[in-house]
Amino acid sequence: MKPINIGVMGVGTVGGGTAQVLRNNAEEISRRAGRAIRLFMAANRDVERAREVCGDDVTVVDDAFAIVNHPEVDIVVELIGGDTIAKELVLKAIENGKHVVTANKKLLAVHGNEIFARAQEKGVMVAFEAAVAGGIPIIKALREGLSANHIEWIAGIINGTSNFILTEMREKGSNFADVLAEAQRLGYAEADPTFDVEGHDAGHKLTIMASIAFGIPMQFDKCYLEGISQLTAKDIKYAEELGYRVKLIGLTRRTDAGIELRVHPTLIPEKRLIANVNGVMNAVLAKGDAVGPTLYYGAGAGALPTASAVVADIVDVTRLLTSDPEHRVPHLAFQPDQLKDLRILPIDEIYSSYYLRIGAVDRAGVLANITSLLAEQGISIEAVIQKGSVSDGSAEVVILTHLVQEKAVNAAIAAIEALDSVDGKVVRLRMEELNG
Ligand SMILES: NC(=O)c1ccc[n+]([C@@H]2O[C@H](COP(=O)([O-])OP(=O)(O)OC[C@H]3O[C@@H](n4cnc5c(N)ncnc54)[C@H](O)[C@@H]3O)[C@@H](O)[C@H]2O)c1
Ligand SMILES: N[C@@H](CCO)C(=O)O
Ligand code: NA
Repeated sequence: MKPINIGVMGVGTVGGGTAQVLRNNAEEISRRAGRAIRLFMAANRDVERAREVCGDDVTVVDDAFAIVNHPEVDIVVELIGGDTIAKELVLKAIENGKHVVTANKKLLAVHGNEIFARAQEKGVMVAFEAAVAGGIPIIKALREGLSANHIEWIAGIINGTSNFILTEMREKGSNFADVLAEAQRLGYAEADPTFDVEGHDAGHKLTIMASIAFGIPMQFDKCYLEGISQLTAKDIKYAEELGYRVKLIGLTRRTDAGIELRVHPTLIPEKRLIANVNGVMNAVLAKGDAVGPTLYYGAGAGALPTASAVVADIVDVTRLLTSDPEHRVPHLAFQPDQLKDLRILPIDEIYSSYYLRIGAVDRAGVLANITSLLAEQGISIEAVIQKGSVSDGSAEVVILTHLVQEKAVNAAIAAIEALDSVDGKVVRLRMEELNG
């Protein structure tokens, strides 16, 4: 049987890893796929570099449109990134009737509704396992493994770069900028690493998972994003003293009022498995009504782990090439005409527990004032500790609240900050039990 011809667009970290995995495991891969899969063409800005990586038997070009327009390319693999040229290439490939594999979460979170609609019209597959949680087969798990369930919520550590930074800062006391540079050197970070540290990348991945879990269109523009760049070592330390780890969590949850879709630093009880996921490792907790909580763990970034997911998609697409489009797993798990436009909740409507750190000046009755302002908003307190000493003016009060709506906490914070006896801004971090 004729081999399947792969055209890889973008031979950087993931493209290079993909070439390597296709080459190293060629025999096993074709035994699984039922026919030989070969890297036929590659496009890269740096053609020489791509030639070194791909070998002499691969046609290397600098214009990726040569791949999407090539009659002998069966599967187009988009590993360029971003949503400009990558979008044009993917849409052109679909128009040309080619199947697409991509690792590009931004492209799908922002333009996925359009891309999947076009793919549906053309009867082609767009596979994207590498786009979420790198090498962890989370798309397959959510889309197929949990298809019996009413999925209640998903919470994940889904940005390897941020988790690597938080881990190195915590374990080695390293400096934020140094660890970020190391994550870039290791190929974990996005082309613009603010996407990693400000929560955008996690938001892209969360948007995709929410869509698959709940049968809703992609709505990245409604995802709440807060990254780790403003986190202080002090709050990480205080959280630890209270028995919590701080992680950048992407959380999506069904409620009667709508869908929560939010990314932010989060205090998690240290005894949870997910609180102990460190370095570039990712983990996703998914709670289904029938199965209960399930946990998926593995490398969230890096050349070979991500290539593992890219090549698995290539195998899947190869196996399904001759199947009728209506017999394939729907792109977003639900049949395309069954997606529901459920409301995404604005952040001030979500319910959470909170960690508050308040700088207090040396004055009697400060704590009483603070707790009465919290009580006025109906906020009950789980724990209060005082850090530092009032006499040297460095006192801080750390309060953990019970579950409350975010708008009530914000109102209480505004009132607390207005007190004469309170210094500066109140630090507010969300807390989640994540115990299923
Ligand atoms: N690095 C990871 O660990 C990882 C993990 C999962 C998903 N991803 C995603 O995979 C994609 C690629 O990421 P990466 O880390 O490999 O990026 P990268 O910057 O290492 O590689 C991108 C490659 O594309 C090439 N390129 C750029 N514009 C091009 C064009 N117009 N034509 C041809 N080639 C072009 C660049 O020269 C570069 O070699 C992104 O969407 C990223 O979000 C990356
Ligand atoms: N920059 C991403 C790559 C994997 O999607 C991360 O750090 O998780
Ligand atoms: Na994955």
